[in-house]
Amino acid sequence: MSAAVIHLQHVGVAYPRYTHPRDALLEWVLRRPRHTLFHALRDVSLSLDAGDSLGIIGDNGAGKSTLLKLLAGNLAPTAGTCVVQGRRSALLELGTGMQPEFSGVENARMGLALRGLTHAEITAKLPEVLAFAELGEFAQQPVKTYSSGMVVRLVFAIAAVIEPDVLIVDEALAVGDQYFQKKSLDRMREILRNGTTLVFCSHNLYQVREMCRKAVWLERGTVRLLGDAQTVVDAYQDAVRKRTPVGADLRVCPDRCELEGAHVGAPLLGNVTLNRPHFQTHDRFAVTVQAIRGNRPLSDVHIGIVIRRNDDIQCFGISTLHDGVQMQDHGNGVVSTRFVIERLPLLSGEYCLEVWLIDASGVHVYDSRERCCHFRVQQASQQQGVGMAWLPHRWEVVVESPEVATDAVAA
Ligand SMILES: Nc1ncnc2c1ncn2[C@@H]1O[C@H](COP(=O)(O)OP(=O)(O)OP(=O)(O)O)[C@@H](O)[C@H]1O
Repeated sequence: MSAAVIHLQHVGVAYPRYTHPRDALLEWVLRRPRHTLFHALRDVSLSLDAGDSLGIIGDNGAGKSTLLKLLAGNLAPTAGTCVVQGRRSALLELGTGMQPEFSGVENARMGLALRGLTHAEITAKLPEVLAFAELGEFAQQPVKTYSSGMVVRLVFAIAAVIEPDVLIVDEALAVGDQYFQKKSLDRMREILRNGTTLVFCSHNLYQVREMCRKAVWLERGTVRLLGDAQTVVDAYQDAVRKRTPVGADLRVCPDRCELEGAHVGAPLLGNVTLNRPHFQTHDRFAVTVQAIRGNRPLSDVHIGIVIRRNDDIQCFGISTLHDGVQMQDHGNGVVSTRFVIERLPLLSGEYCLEVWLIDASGVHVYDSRERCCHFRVQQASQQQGVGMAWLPHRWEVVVESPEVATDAVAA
């Protein structure tokens, strides 16, 4: 037997597919096959040790949920072997296994029992589950009255509070609000540190990269790439970008209006252009923004730019107003400005821009363009660190004794 906590060898899962629903019944009555086999997973091999974390990524229909169900023990392989050792706890499709008529407390008891806890363990763990889920008085209400966010709180609390040997988490977390998502991710990190093995599936590639050491990219049921999370996520993003039609490259955001001759009326944004579609960390980054000043004086036309990561995190926002920059008119009512970052500090990821045309008070918005100029940043290597941005830093060798250092901080 392998020492790995999870060990899959040449695993395959094939689902029977019927042309017509009645074929399943006919097959059973006539005892003659009336289905074809659809291979949702083929020849999947991987091993995870205690404390390992694996992200599963891939397109819709790639086989991610099938792999999770297999690991959770909800599905048996039709080929190969799948060994998962220790107590596993899975957070799969939202609300699976919940009894809608039962209260949150009753469902929590049931969920803990189904995960193999004894009566005494359930009694000990129940307050922790309820505290984590933060359902308040709703804990006593039937689950059918819960919002989807409340269901995911309860399901995650049950799955995570018991510190299983293997925790399997599907996309379901995305249903929770930002506060609970952060709390859940923090909890996942905590139990990872305590030696739990995590399998995490998400379309949010940042979460996969942040949470997982390894990742597997599934493509039409087979392993396209298995390796460290950063490499696999980068390769997947590369492939997605390559098959994006050229017309969908939004490096240049098109005009919404004819610039020439548009001298009257409210100011409007024109072209917004990036100097390149892909960047490496520390490349020169430049965005040129055109606008029509319309009937406004130059002093009352300002450009604001926000760089946003594709999980909606705002990385940086600034405006000509903040920086005290005065726009220049080309003489035809068109103004343009270039926003330049000489050494782009962003780390690997997909980003886009928001561009705002604002007045001198910064309150009135003449025009805006959201989610435009999509671009990608790739860092040269993992040595550049993880996260969103490369921050200037240095390491200093500390020669004082710890007491001296503590005193210095206290002082
Ligand atoms: N019970 C089933 N019977 C027949 N085919 C199935 C069954 N369940 C899944 N499939 C098929 O297996 C393939 C893989 O499905 P799966 O749900 O694992 O994909 P996924 O990667 O999780 O997709 P998504 O990102 O859309 O959730 C799909 O083509 C799906 O149609």
